[in-house]
Amino acid sequence: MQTLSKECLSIIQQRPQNSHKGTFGRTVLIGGNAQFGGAIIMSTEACVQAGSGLTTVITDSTNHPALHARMPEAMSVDWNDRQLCDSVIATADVILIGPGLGEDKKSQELLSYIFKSQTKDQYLIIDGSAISLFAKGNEALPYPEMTVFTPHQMEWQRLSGIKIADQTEEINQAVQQELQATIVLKSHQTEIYDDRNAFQNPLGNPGMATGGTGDTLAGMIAGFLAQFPHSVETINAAVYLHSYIADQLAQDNYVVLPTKISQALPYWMKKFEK
Ligand SMILES: NC(=O)C1=CN([C@@H]2O[C@H](COP(=O)(O)OP(=O)(O)OC[C@H]3O[C@@H](n4cnc5c(N)ncnc54)[C@H](O)[C@@H]3O)[C@@H](O)[C@H]2O)[C@@H](O)CC1
Ligand SMILES: Nc1ncnc2c1ncn2[C@@H]1O[C@H](COP(=O)(O)OP(=O)(O)O)[C@@H](O)[C@H]1O
Ligand SMILES: [Mg+2]
Repeated sequence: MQTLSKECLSIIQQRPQNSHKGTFGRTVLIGGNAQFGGAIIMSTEACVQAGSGLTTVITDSTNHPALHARMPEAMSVDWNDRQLCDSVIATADVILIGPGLGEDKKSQELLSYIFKSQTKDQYLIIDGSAISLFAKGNEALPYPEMTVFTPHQMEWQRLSGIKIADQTEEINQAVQQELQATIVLKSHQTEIYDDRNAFQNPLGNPGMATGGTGDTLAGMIAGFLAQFPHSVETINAAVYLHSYIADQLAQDNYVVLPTKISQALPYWMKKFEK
């Protein structure tokens, strides 16, 4: 297992002068039912602040006013408007599904719809409710090598069948080999598994144990993959920076609000740019 260090942030490059919003990727986020609207709003905030060029959110229409008020940079689509969903998804570079999605019939239909829509060049990040739904169903991933799962230990137990107490590197890696997707296994020391390597994040703190911290990480990973190389190094950088910023905030905050991590992203990305 390799321990991540600050060097992993070297993927954050100075932006070219002749760039425009199209240069930094189109990201589509899907989630947020009537109960969990906050989750997709937090993912959106992270994604936009992480630098995704264009961000569109497919969510329950009850969330639209709050989303617009909080993040006018993001566009929103009613998840019942299939025609508009089709056109938005067709142009996406990165798709994130799951934060606050819920696990009812509608949520399951949306996950199946995304599996049918994904093309070979689109990265798909599967988080939160979408992991639990995938674990319950029997659908195959369309493009495993272009898929990232971001489970916490309980979601990983559901997905892999490995009890939390038995989630060792060797056993986790064996399940990764079966799934073929990249796994971001979140805990107080998050681990990342791809088909060749395992990495451990040494940063993070208990102030992060607040609902929404994982929704924020998922949005950051999406925003990073939208603009930086499609590689595990980009995912590592998002995981490391998320905890790095949280550790900065924890120096004088007992609780680290997820939205504060997002708000600090542009500042720290500027500090670390190469
Ligand atoms: N403001 C919001 O709208 C929020 C919505 N959320 C959404 O709620 C849905 C359900 O997700 P939850 O994760 O709450 O529910 P889950 O039922 O999937 O898992 C939560 C439980 O797992 C257990 N657990 C064991 N190890 C853990 C670990 N390392 N990290 C976290 N939990 C661990 C904990 O006891 C915890 O109560 C997701 O779609 C999620 O995105 C949550 O993110 C909370 C905030
Ligand atoms: N004690 C802790 N130390 C370090 N990181 C933590 C701690 N508790 C939670 N985290 C981090 O917070 C995030 C929680 O993710 P998750 O459980 O999916 O939250 P949510 O779904 O509520 O947004 C993960 O990135 C995890 O690594
Ligand atoms: Mg979560």
